[in-house]
Amino acid sequence: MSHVIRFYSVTDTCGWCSNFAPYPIRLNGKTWPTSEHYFQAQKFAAPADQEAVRNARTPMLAARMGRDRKRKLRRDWESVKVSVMRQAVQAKFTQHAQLARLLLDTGEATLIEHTEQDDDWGDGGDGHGRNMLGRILMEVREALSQRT
Ligand SMILES: Nc1nc(O)c(N)c(N[C@@H]2O[C@H](COP(=O)(O)O)[C@@H](O)[C@H]2O)n1
Repeated sequence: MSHVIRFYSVTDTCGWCSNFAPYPIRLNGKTWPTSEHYFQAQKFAAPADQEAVRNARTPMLAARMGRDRKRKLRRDWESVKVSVMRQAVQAKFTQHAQLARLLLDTGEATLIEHTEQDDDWGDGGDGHGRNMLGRILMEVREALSQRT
């Protein structure tokens, strides 16, 4: 049976799986300090709102800004959010060769974002969550393994 890797904080083992890990990505003609900055900024249609999130000092601040409903959430967010996350995670692992290697080195392990804080991207703490970030990471790993 393959093993399970649980990640959450950037300082944990496999913290590089987190979108908060400090690996800039280039997407839509711009550089985003982390995949979290990119993901959170895409919640907004207004270029000024996107830019404000891109310029956030930390990924946690970017997440707070993305979750703050004082800014207007784009109408189609629920239907596009998984593909936005896929785009961000793909960019992170194709633009950083060392991360691609680390991800491939996880082999067949099941990757799980383990947190009570999130039952959509994470496992909800007790496994009831959808673990969408873990699933996307495994999809990206599979795609990378086909290329090598
Ligand atoms: N560090 C951290 N803190 C939280 O409270 C979280 N929910 C997560 N999970 C990550 O948050 C991003 C999704 O945010 P939204 O809830 O959709 O705004 C995504 O990167 C999850 O992996 N991480």
